[in-house]
Amino acid sequence: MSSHRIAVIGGDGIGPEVVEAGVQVLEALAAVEPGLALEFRRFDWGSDYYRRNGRMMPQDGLAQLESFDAIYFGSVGDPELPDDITLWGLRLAICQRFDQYANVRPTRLLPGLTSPLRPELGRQIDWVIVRENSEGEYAGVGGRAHRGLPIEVGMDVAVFTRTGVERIARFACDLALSRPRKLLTVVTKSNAQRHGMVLWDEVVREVTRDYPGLTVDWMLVDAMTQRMVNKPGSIDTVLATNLHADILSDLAAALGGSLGIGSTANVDPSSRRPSMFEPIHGSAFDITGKGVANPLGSFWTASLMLDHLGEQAAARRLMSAIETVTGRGEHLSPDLGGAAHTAEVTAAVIAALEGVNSTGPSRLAG
Ligand SMILES: NC(=O)c1ccc[n+]([C@@H]2O[C@H](COP(=O)([O-])OP(=O)(O)OC[C@H]3O[C@@H](n4cnc5c(N)ncnc54)[C@H](O)[C@@H]3O)[C@@H](O)[C@H]2O)c1
Ligand SMILES: O=C(O)C[C@@H](O)C(=O)O
Ligand SMILES: [K+]
Ligand SMILES: [Mn+2]
Repeated sequence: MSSHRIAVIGGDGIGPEVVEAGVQVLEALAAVEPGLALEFRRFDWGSDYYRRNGRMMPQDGLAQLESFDAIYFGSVGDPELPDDITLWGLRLAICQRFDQYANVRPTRLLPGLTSPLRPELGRQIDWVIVRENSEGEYAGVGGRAHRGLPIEVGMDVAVFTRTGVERIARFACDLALSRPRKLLTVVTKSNAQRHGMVLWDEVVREVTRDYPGLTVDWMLVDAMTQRMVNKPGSIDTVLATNLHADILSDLAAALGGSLGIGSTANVDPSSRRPSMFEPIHGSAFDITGKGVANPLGSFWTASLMLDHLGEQAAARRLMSAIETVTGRGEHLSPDLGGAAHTAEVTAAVIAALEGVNSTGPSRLAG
């Protein structure tokens, strides 16, 4: 029985709280799921590491991660440090250097949870957002000049390449085709952004021609937000740029009940490098250290990680346990309207895991 080696980076804020909860759940799962073996190695990288060493991770950090089968990540961001330093020093450093160009963010109204939308609309939420994860507004191209002078300038240049757009479009089309509705919504802003976004539209359109079985529609990003709220059932798979999808996916998670349940896979589809799995939320300074962070996003992303590792039965079993707990409604954290602490939600999911087998109907992102 071969063991999957997982690098664990809790990071900052509530990151370590929800990731440690996730490791406990994964260990409990490995104890009951036949054939599942997981090995964890923890890395204490992040803002405290920065305070000690002047960098978010060691110089050879990526080389250390390279041999792992997956990375299980918490969050990055610290109230005392500039967000651009922390984000670029850890999360983006890993995503970009490992070319994890496909960021997959499923949202579905889990049993027992309440959407802020009217019930009949909330029930219709079953989406997966594909976020371009290597370029666009996050290319890191730009600069600052004339600091402190009246003529000071700051620029971030959004970069769209034919290769970058084509590969994420193909990924999104394949994913959309694997889902029952075979429906892809492409998000754009090519009315205002007349170069990169127009290239985005052209290249995505070319790629979709190779997928005659797919229904494709197009939305400007501003109008997409109202469609998510007013007609959630008209959406299935969504393709959007790095920044647009970042924003839409927080909205999606909130419409699904809470930002605390949003999960994400940063995937290198070529599998040359490990992919990275994290809840979509950040460090949540307002609740750090209080023991009330919702760990369900980190559990859901653990399920995405198992699926990626080829452990479909275990992935489904974990998702079923999450749904059992939300369905019962007895152990929900405050963001979901309950009073349960992180540890109680974790214990409830572990108990459900031990009582749930892997034949349930649960789905992950596909
Ligand atoms: N991928 C990442 O690591 C990532 C993602 C987003 C933000 N950040 C960073 O995190 C820091 C804080 O950012 P922010 O406040 O904009 O966003 P955030 O996601 O940290 O928090 C937004 C709100 O959602 C709540 N929330 C988030 N996760 C929750 C959970 N699991 N359970 C219960 N409530 C939860 C928070 O309490 C807060 O009120 C910043 O430094 C930012 O750069 C990092
Ligand atoms: O956009 C980012 O990379 C940071 C964070 O908001 C995220 O969604 O991962
Ligand atoms: K995160
Ligand atoms: Mn985000």
